[in-house]
Amino acid sequence: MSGLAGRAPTERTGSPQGPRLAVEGVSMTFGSATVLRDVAMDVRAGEIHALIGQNGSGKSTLAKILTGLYRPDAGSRITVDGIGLRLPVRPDESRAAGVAVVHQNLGLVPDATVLENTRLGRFKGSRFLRRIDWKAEAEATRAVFQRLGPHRIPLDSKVSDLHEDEKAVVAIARAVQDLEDGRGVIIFDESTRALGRESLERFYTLLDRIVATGTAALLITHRLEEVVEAADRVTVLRDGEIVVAGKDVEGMTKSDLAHLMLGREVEGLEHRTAVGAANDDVSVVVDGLTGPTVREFSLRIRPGEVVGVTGLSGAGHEDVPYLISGVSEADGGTMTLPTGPVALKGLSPASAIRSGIALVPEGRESAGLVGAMTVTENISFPQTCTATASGRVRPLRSGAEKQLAADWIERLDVRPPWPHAVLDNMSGGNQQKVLLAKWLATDPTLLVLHEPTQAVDVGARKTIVEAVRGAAREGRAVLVASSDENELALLCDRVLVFSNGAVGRELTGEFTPHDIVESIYTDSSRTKLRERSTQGVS
Ligand SMILES: Nc1ncnc2c1ncn2[C@@H]1O[C@H](COP(=O)(O)OP(=O)(O)OP(=O)(O)O)[C@@H](O)[C@H]1O
Repeated sequence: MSGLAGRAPTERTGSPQGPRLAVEGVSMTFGSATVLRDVAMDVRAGEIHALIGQNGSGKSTLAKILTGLYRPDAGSRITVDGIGLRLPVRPDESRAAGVAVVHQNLGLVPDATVLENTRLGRFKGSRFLRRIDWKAEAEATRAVFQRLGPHRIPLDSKVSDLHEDEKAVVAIARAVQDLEDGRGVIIFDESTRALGRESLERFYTLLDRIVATGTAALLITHRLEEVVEAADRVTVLRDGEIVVAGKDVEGMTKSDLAHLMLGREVEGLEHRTAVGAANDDVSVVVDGLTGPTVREFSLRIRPGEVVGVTGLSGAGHEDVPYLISGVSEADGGTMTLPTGPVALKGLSPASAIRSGIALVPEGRESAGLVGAMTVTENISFPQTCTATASGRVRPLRSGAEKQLAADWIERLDVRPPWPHAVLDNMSGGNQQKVLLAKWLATDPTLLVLHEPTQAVDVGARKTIVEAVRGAAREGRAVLVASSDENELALLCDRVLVFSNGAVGRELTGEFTPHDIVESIYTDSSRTKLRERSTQGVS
């Protein structure tokens, strides 16, 4: 399959009345903290407009105001296709006006089916019996999925059984179904973060199709390469204020964008120094790991070594973290740690933790953290629940808990640095630091991470990469499953590339992100996800 062609020059439907979305004088105050100050921006007909900013700069807050989750301060104004919305935004009114949103955590109901999730809130009763007409609902759902291009997601699958990228497709389908071609704006609040490479290609194709009709897209993202490749204009938020509004992306580089976001140069991360070949110690041995998508996977990790696993989505690498930490059931295989051998079939998460394995999973909102608990409670959670050999629960003393949280807040530069801050009220990047702190604090022998820098800004990414490297320098074995070639190149001493459930290639020594992508695709022509459109915005 060849790479995506650039967006074909399309006739953009002009908007004689002005922008699709205009935001003016929007401010938002929580208690005494003003997190958005006098924000003004516009999104034009037929453009892909990127909104970027550091973690905590206020991007999600703006998205939540646009969908009515938050009430902005008095004086704020929002118009869609020239029509002012009443504030706070009523979700049904904003939907009717043409605002569609795909939220960061996708907002799906895990136990409901794909069809139920897509049609939620839109079910229609049959004319006579007033019962849901499932046949009509299925037809409506199939029609939406067809608009998104070829997908093989069964409508009766439970969402919890889907891969992360399939979940994203369901959330996008749910949002776009009400969008009339050539009207309104679709807002993607970090919704591409869980998409694998092929899904990203489909996503960009879909986006091109949507904006070609004249509908606008607002892409809230941390992926600066996505801005360079996909966006027409960019708006930058810093500490709740707009520092750049609607600048043309043409000719800009990732480092130009990073500079605008942070207001300073980002210090480059130093290159990793591969663990010396003379070091023959082995910390972790995995033998013959087999699971639903993984075949006879064997691996040796030396103390201090960071090994990456990657591949196309569905290749098996993304299941390895869960199979070796007892979260998913393995069909067979053993793992040998300094404490002794562990059978992987039947391994429970609790015994994996006791054996010194810590898993930092993907999807922090649903899998790794408790949003209603504080930073301290989240960090100390695995330790407050430890049981002694005799089965007695040993509570962590409150002084020790406070100290533990204070240490990790400082080490990982968690902002705001408040032990009692509730996780749900923190930005995504800082939640990710808390998730990493929670598992590093267990002092693991083997640290396993899945997409550890997903949806975090360049500054937080640096902190996280340094913390993981620091963990390796302390002698831990580290395994990283990732679809982000930049992250893998920064973190790993070697990278194993999966194909059809087994390792097809191994990269060692010096390698670049380009080498990783090339190995995944074999075909070197597909290294760029999407050529940026050269078409200006009318
Ligand atoms: N309900 C709330 N109560 C108090 N503070 C909040 C609440 N929601 C957000 N904040 C604060 O508002 C600021 C902006 O957060 P927001 O989530 O909008 O940032 P963001 O730019 O989307 O970050 P990220 O990229 O990490 O998701 C943060 O300091 C956050 O702690």
